[in-house]
Order: sequence, then C-alpha cells, then structure tokens
Amino acid sequence: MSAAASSTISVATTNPLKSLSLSSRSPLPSASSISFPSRNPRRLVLVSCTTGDGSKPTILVAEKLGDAGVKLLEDFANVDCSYNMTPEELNTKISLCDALIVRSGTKVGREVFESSRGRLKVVGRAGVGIDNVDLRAATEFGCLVVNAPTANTIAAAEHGIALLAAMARNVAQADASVKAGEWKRNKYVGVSLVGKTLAVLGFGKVGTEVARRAKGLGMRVIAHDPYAPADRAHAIGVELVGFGEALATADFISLHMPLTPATSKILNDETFAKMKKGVRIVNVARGGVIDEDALVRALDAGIVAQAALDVFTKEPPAKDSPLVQHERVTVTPHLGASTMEAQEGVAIEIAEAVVGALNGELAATAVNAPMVSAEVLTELKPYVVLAEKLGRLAVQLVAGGSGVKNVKVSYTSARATDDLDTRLLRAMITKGIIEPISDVYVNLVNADFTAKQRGLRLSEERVVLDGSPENPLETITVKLGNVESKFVSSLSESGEVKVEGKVKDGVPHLTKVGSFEVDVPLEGSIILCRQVDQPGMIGTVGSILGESNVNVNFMSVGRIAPRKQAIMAIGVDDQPSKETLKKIGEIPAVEEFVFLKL
Ligand SMILES: NC(=O)c1ccc[n+]([C@@H]2O[C@H](COP(=O)([O-])OP(=O)(O)OC[C@H]3O[C@@H](n4cnc5c(N)ncnc54)[C@H](O)[C@@H]3O)[C@@H](O)[C@H]2O)c1
Ligand SMILES: O=C(O)[C@H](O)COP(=O)(O)O
Repeated sequence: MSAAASSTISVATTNPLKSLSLSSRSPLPSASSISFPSRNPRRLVLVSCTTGDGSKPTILVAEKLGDAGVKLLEDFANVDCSYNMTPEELNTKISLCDALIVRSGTKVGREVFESSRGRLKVVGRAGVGIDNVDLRAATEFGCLVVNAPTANTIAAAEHGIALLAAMARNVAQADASVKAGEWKRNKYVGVSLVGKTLAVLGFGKVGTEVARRAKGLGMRVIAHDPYAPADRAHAIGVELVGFGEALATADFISLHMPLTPATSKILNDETFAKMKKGVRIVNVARGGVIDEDALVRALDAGIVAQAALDVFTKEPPAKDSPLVQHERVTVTPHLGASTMEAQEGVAIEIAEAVVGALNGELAATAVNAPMVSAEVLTELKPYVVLAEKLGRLAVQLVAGGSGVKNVKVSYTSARATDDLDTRLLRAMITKGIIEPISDVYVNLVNADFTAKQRGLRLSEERVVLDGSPENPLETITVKLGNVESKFVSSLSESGEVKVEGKVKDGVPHLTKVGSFEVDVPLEGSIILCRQVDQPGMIGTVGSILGESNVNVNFMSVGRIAPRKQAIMAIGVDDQPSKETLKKIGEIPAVEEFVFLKL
C-alpha cells in the first residue's frame, strides 16, 4: 500500500478555547467511560448519566416548559419543575441533577457547573440563543449543551413583522391614547411599508423568514450576514450587501444575529451616525446587540425615528429606563418565541435532545460537541474503540507518563481527506492518553479543551492510500514524542513511543509496537516481551502463566529476523501477580517486558 498524499491538522492551533485559564475547581467525580451499550449498537455514550443504583436520572426544569415536553421528560426521568429560583437556589439544587433545562431567563454561569460537582451532564436551552449559558465552563466541566434551534423560528419572525407594522402605524401608542380617553387621529399618522427598504442584519433562520414576509408586504429587502450563502438570499429575491451599505440605505433595520463578542453593541453611536435620517429599527434578537444609551441619543437626535424592541440588555429593563419610556419606542417583554405552537414545539425539541443525550446519543443540536450523524458513528464505532485503546497503550509505555506533550496521530485510509471526520477518533485518543495518568474525566465535550489545558499537542496526519475505500480506515498510529520509554522496543527509529492498530472483523487489534509487527486483539490486558528469538519461548511463558491460573487469550510474535530479536504480545484475561511477572522477567532470553492494562 503506498502513501499517495498526506495532510496535517494540529489540534493545538485550532482549539477555540485559546485563552482559557483554569481556576481551581472541584474534581469531576468518577463517571462511566465512553462505551457502546450492547442494547443499541448505534449509541456512543457522549456524556454518561450513571446513577449507580440504576435509578432514574433527575432533570431540573428551571423555566416554564410546554406540557408535551415535560411529559416526555417524565417518562424517562424524575422531573423537578422549579420556576423562579434565585441563583442561590439553583446552585443548591444543581448538585442533585443530571440535566438542567432553561429558557433565556436563567443565567447558567460557571458557578452552576462548579456547584454541580460533576453531576450535571447536560444543559438544555429551550430556544435558540445560548448567550445565557457559559459554554466555556460547560465544556471545561465536560457538560454537553444542547438547544432547540428550529421550533421558534416562525414565532420570532412573526413577532418581528408584528413589531415592524405596529411601529410604522403607531399601534401601541395609539392604543394607549384611546384607552386614556383621547382621540388623536392626526398625532398617530404612520408611514407605509410598501416600497421601503428593509435591511435584515443576520440572515439566518429568523432573518430569512422575516425577509420572506417583508417581501410579501411589498418591501425591498437587503440583508447583511458575513456567513450567509448568496444563493439562499437570491432564491427569495434578497440582495446580500456589506454592513455599511445596509446601514446607509435602509429605511427599516431588523436585527437577527446572535449576541456574541463580535455583535455586542454593533449598533452604537458610530453606526447610528451612518444611517439614513429617520430610520426605524426592530430588534427581536438580543438587547446586547444595541448600545441602548446610544439608541436613546439617536432617537433624540432624530437619526432614528422609531424603534420596536422585544429584547433588552438587562431583562426585565429598569422601570424608568429612558429607552423603554421613550414615546417613539414600542416594547414587548421578550415575547418573540411565545406562541402556543412555538412553546410546545420547543419543549418537545429540547426534551428529546436532553433525553437522547442522557441516553448516550450524540445530539444533533449539540452546541459544544462534535455533531456526527448516526451513519458515520456506526461506521466509525470500532475505530473509536481502537483509538482510545491505542492512546491508553501508548501512554503506559512511557516512563512517568505525565510528561507526554507531543502526540502525532497518523490515519491511513483510502478515503479522500475530506471524507473522514476524525474528531471522534482524536477525542478518544486524548481520552486514552489522559485518563490513565490523571483523575480527569475526558469525554467528547471536553477532550480538546483538556488536551489544551494539559499542554498536550496532538497533531493529525492523513495518509491517503491507493485502492478502493472499503473501510473508513486501514490503520491508526499513535506516536508520543520526547519521552522515555519503559519498554525500549516500543520506540520508533526516530525515538518516539509508537503503536499502530487496525480493526479486523470488527475487533481492534494492536499490529505494531515500535518497529515490530505483532497481532493481538486489544482486549483485557497485554504483556509485551522482547526476547531473543529461539524455540520454546511461547511454551515457557505460557506455562508460567498457566501455573498462576492466568488465562491467555492470544499470543503473537513479531521478529526482525529469525534467531534475532522478537517481540511477544500476550493477551491475558486476568492480571498476573507480581511474582508471575517476575518469573517471566527472569527467563534468560527475555530482555525486557511490560504489563499493560487496557
Ligand atoms: N425574541 C425572541 O424571543 C427570539 C426568538 C428566536 C430567536 N431569537 C434570537 O434571534 C437571533 C437569530 O436566531 P436564528 O434562529 O435566526 O439564528 P441563526 O443562527 O439561524 O441565525 C443567525 C445569523 O446571524 C448571522 N451573523 C452572525 N454574526 C453576524 C454579524 N456580525 N453580522 C450579521 N450577521 C451575523 C449568522 O451568520 C446567522 O446566519 C438569535 O439571537 C436568537 O437568540 C430571539
Ligand atoms: O433565543 C431564543 O430562542 C428566544 O430568545 C426565546 O427565548 P425564551 O425561550 O426565553 O422565550
């Protein structure tokens, strides 16, 4: 098999959690490792929810959730619906909960994860915006965050359009006036929407639906979104434009981007100054995307004629907020997702995601973990096991394993480079390397973070083989650089601890140690011996183990040349005693040996 091409990916440089510093935190308690429950072979335990005694997990629902969702949760878990908790109450309860479900009104900060002492495995956000969840802390604590990104899209878009029309025709102000006994028809003359230019800022799910509806009202719609594909915009007759052009040409601006460091206060004194005089603004995204003090100034200066706001930097806003009280501002109390239909949909969407995650399924709406389709997962399953075991094996070959810093992983495959998602494999190699030498619990959520935090640099190389790609992978090789080995024969020619494995008939096998070829299933434990290649060695070692009642499940010998050096790999079901291992070491032809647990 020839290597036709290779590419290198470095995890250390791609990890988004670059500047994360770890404060002292409560150790994560023991949790079951990533495994494949035999009941459902398609499941990979992404997060584990072990109650130890087989009892149901506990899910805390901290904000009002639709009945259908609560029912779904109750069929699976003990459900504690405790609304309106103070942060202190939440922190107290959380240590008894496996999952937490919130909407936008609950701040899930670092202290929630700290207080949970590792029991919290899933946070479900019953809605889209996850700006109220500390994703870094969640990832660091190995807690999966899932959201419900689709069920409230239409509700939010409809609310945006409702605010747009209500603002243009002064509906809220006129309503309050009539109820106060007035009849001021001239005061509440509005502006028309037809023929006006609407700039949609953030052309995602909600933005697209707002645009579609605004087109139906006869508006000219432009959109700004650095990440949106132009063909999606063209398909509904929307032109994608730059940020500056959107600001300068819009009669109406509707905001639909997430709140991130990049979008925080994206509308501010400077950007208001670039807008058309008399522009009208709708915000059903997040309050924080507007500098609210600057908006008041822009309203007072006549740059902004009107604003309609569903969301605020601080919710609820202060009663005497000059923005809320401004006579040309229409407000609603974060009602975008609040339709009967959307709330039922969101409740079901989040309940299914949380139950699935607690059941060990990879969540399609995971916010802080790789999303992998069930098909890919099924195919990669034995390779994922192989990856973890190779990591586990390699680190045990290092003298004082905690000094491991440089890991090189090489995947050989006949698949094209972009046709193999290695994120799961990488996470599992990391898990295999870190767990035997620390008390850190590593899962798919926190693998990259944990590697980075421990200074582990893991680089990946893809070697594309000739031939047809029957299997996703041929071999995985793990090399640990700049380390001393407790089994010198495991060193490659360039001095790295090197192990290689492959999947045979669905079973992970160790196929190479250093330069020696072996073939032993990666099950139970393994004794590796380097000896002078001579007759009778297998029998000698076999009888020492047999006398000690240690069951041998596999033996394989790899040698450089006949009668020279050989490596014997012996798979054993039971752990040999120290005395038994000593006896093996005392066989005159044995030059070195090591016992490794998988
Ligand atoms: N008021 C409510 O009750 C309510 C309901 C639903 C959604 N929302 C909020 O609406 C927003 C959009 O939701 P969605 O479901 O459409 O999300 P989405 O992820 O589908 O769309 C967001 C879009 O914003 C774009 N974007 C990111 N940064 C940008 C930038 N700097 N400039 C322009 N565009 C940028 C993204 O590329 C993406 O296309 C979120 O903040 C969400 O929380 C509010
Ligand atoms: O991001 C969202 O999904 C909306 O802002 C809805 O928030 P809510 O669940 O608090 O209504």
